[in-house]
Amino acid sequence: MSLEVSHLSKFYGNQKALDEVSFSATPGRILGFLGPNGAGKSTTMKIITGYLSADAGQVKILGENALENPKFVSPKIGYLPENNPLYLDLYVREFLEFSGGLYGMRSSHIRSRVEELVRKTGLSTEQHKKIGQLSKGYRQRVGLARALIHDPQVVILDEPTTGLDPNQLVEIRNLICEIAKNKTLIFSTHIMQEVEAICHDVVIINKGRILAASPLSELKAGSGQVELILETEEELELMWFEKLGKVKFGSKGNQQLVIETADPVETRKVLMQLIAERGLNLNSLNQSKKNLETLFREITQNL
Ligand SMILES: Nc1ncnc2c1ncn2[C@@H]1O[C@H](COP(=O)(O)OP(=O)(O)OP(=O)(O)O)[C@@H](O)[C@H]1O
Repeated sequence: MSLEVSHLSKFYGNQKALDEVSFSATPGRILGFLGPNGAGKSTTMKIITGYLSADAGQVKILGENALENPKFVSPKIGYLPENNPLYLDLYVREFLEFSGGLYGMRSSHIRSRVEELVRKTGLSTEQHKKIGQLSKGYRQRVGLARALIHDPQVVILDEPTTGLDPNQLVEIRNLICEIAKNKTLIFSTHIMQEVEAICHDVVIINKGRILAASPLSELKAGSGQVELILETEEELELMWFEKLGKVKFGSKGNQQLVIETADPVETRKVLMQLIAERGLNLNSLNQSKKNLETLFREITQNL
């Protein structure tokens, strides 16, 4: 483990923002840190990166106690905060060179690293502009390049893809995958498809408590539920399907019904009988594992 968070607690006044938060992250595996607004994601990330103190608990980075030894740990961490603070009056390259200087890197090393990151983060066309002249997506890339300038082993990105257009989203996701090949990478996001697309591990936090921490595949398999998605020519009524017994109805459109079941074979059989009895015209009946979005809602809303 290159990052271990144990029993972290944090109060803001009387409010307990983090309550015994524990999880760990491994090099080469991307960890998606998920939670509704106000769940405690940024607070956790700020404590890991040393921007905020904890009231209790421990953070170990590369085996070192991060909360007690910030000088050892800070060069090992790259952090993109949620609001991506940048110096708008500086030119892109100037800012990145300045950031490298803060880590005590040699000038020749800084120059080659800036060159490499400008290319990797897709900043080539914008590199001679002032940061204040850049669009949000390009500012986000500058923030990412800044977080990576000193080649840290642990990378913490707080909502790195917020506000990006669909093309930029794909590029930044690809970049995250590339960075993570030989680093420990955690990022927070509200986009579930993003997590399904690129994460190996998932941590779900709500109201300051960890509700799930596991490989994504285990989380999805562990629910034991599958969805049957029924589509017909006719408008559907829920009461027609009462005979299905122990199932849960998910979303319902006019001609579509999502049925959650632990026994898809039996449910499918009864469903086909009901369709035949009613003389409904079946457009499709598909089966899928529950997606992360459904699981996330269930876990965080305690459904
Ligand atoms: N500086 C602060 N002072 C007081 N309360 C704070 C402060 N920062 C955060 N909080 C509170 O702590 C809780 C957790 O906030 P945090 O920013 O960590 O959540 P988050 O999961 O990052 O949310 P979001 O997804 O909306 O960014 C919230 O209730 C928030 O209002």
